[in-house]
Amino acid sequence: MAGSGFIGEEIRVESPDVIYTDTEILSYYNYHDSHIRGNVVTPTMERLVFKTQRQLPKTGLLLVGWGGNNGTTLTAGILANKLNVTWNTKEGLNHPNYLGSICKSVTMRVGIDDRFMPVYAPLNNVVPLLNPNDLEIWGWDISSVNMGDAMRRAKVLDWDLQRQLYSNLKEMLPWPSVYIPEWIAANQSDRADNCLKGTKKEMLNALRQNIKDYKNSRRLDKVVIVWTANTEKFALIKPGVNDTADNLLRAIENNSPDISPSTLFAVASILESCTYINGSPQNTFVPGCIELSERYHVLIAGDDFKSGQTKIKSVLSDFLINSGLKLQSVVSYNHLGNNDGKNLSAPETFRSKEISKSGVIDDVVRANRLMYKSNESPDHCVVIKYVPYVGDSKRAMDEYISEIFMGGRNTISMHNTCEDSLLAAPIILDLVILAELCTRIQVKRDKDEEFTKMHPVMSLLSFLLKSPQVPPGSPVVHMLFPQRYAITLLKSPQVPPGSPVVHMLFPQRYAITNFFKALIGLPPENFMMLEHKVPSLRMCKTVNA
Ligand SMILES: NC(=O)c1ccc[n+]([C@@H]2O[C@H](COP(=O)([O-])OP(=O)(O)OC[C@H]3O[C@@H](n4cnc5c(N)ncnc54)[C@H](O)[C@@H]3O)[C@@H](O)[C@H]2O)c1
Ligand SMILES: O=P([O-])([O-])O[C@@H]1[C@@H](O)[C@H](O)[C@@H](O)[C@H](O)[C@@H]1O
Repeated sequence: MAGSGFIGEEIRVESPDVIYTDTEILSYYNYHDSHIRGNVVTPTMERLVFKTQRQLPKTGLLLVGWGGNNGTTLTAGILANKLNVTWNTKEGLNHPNYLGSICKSVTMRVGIDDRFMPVYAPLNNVVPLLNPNDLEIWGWDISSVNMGDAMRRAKVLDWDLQRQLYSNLKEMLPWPSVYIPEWIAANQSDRADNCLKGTKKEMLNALRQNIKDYKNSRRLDKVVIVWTANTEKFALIKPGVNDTADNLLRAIENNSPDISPSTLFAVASILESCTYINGSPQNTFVPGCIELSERYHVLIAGDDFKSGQTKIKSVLSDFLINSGLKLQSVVSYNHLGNNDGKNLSAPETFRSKEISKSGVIDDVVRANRLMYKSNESPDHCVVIKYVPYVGDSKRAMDEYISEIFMGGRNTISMHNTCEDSLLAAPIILDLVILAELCTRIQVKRDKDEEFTKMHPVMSLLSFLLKSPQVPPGSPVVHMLFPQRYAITLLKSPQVPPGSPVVHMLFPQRYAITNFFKALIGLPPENFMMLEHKVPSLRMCKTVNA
């Protein structure tokens, strides 16, 4: 509708720099930045070509930890949307939705209309994105409970909704999985009745067979695998064991005790050319695993979904420090009563989460040498307590203290009831949708002959993941980590070698929407709105020839 400020259908860019064919979108994009040497700043421009496949593949989603709170909530939520199941609560009739998903519930500014007013569009009208309703979902769990009873066990969704979905879900039985007790809390053993037997090599082959059979039986073009199983302890990085791809494969052949279940799943995914996303904070992607992903050019993403308390922290710390208020103390406490909280009540698994939740302020502090000396950072404390009574309804309490003008202090305290799985499920969806998009994109410099795929460790996902940036004094296992790969859409962002890890939420979000604009040849969001600041611009504004 003209002048509505919203585009409700697929965007079509008219430009000599954007070519639409039946199968792909070609976009010639001028990538501008500045190069710094000393105090000399030189603007740079690289002409790139993006090629995006338009056809949406038939995609499967395999969840490790399928029977957990996140896995069952995501599966039930997609089914409710697919079947358009409505349900009653004391507030009245509820309809299924995808709130919390940026791919399904967020718009982005595309440009301005004839009145110089902003116009917005849903992300899936900018470039073709998977429809979650079309995902074929299955998975593994060490618990044999069917998805209907697992949904009941999770106690996340309203009863009237559970009641209507139960008959479909109870037919879904998780495949047996890799259970090695020492990698997660001992208190998880009481649910481990669905476990593979044999050596690590035999279990690897079983996982690969599961993937192959599922792909063939559902006639899938692609499969994305997400670890939403319990948080593991950190794996030690051991030269000759998991420091290179060949050593990692050999260690599996030798049934090494140093290879975690999550790394075994990652290796199986990579060898079956399936994107693998680690939704938990442990260092699944040991250097050998990352090298394997590069060798086979399979996308990997990790670590640790960024769902509630940490997401707020990444916004607040950015707001405070980038307002010139010197953040000096951050205390993040939360208690929760779900099985995740039960697993995190063990010191080693908690340590994985503590590091992941602690790293989110590192980059915003490091970026400000005016207020913080090179070795200076705010006090930062993370506390998680297991309180069964609150279930999945995590209670987060945070306090931020900043130094302000002339010796003043500012204290922000907040209470945040995060329904952990209702916040995490749409984030898993976004990770899958964006990761699948990345597999359809190729890029080259205009002057190069050949297109290449995106780097296997994609930092595009930064908005949805926590940051495991290892704070000083963290386990040496991280310190030895030769290259930080932080896909920063999780708490623990992984970026390609030598890339900076961005935790600040808004730069991360605009990394996504500016990337979408680049795929269709549109300039990045610059927020300048000069048409409203430079009157002469309103006279001579012309479409970019
Ligand atoms: N808001 C959130 O819920 C949130 C945010 C960030 C990260 N996470 C992480 O996501 C993961 C899942 O969270 P959840 O609330 O669903 O936990 P959950 O305990 O309810 O589910 C985990 C499931 O994994 C299964 N499992 C454990 N080890 C397994 C293995 N080796 N193979 C297959 N299945 C295995 C368990 O039986 C359980 O069903 C946790 O690691 C959690 O830290 C959750
Ligand atoms: O809300 P958030 O900070 O993104 O992260 C959450 C933690 O607060 C919670 O303690 C933990 O159990 C969840 O797995 C998740 O990691």
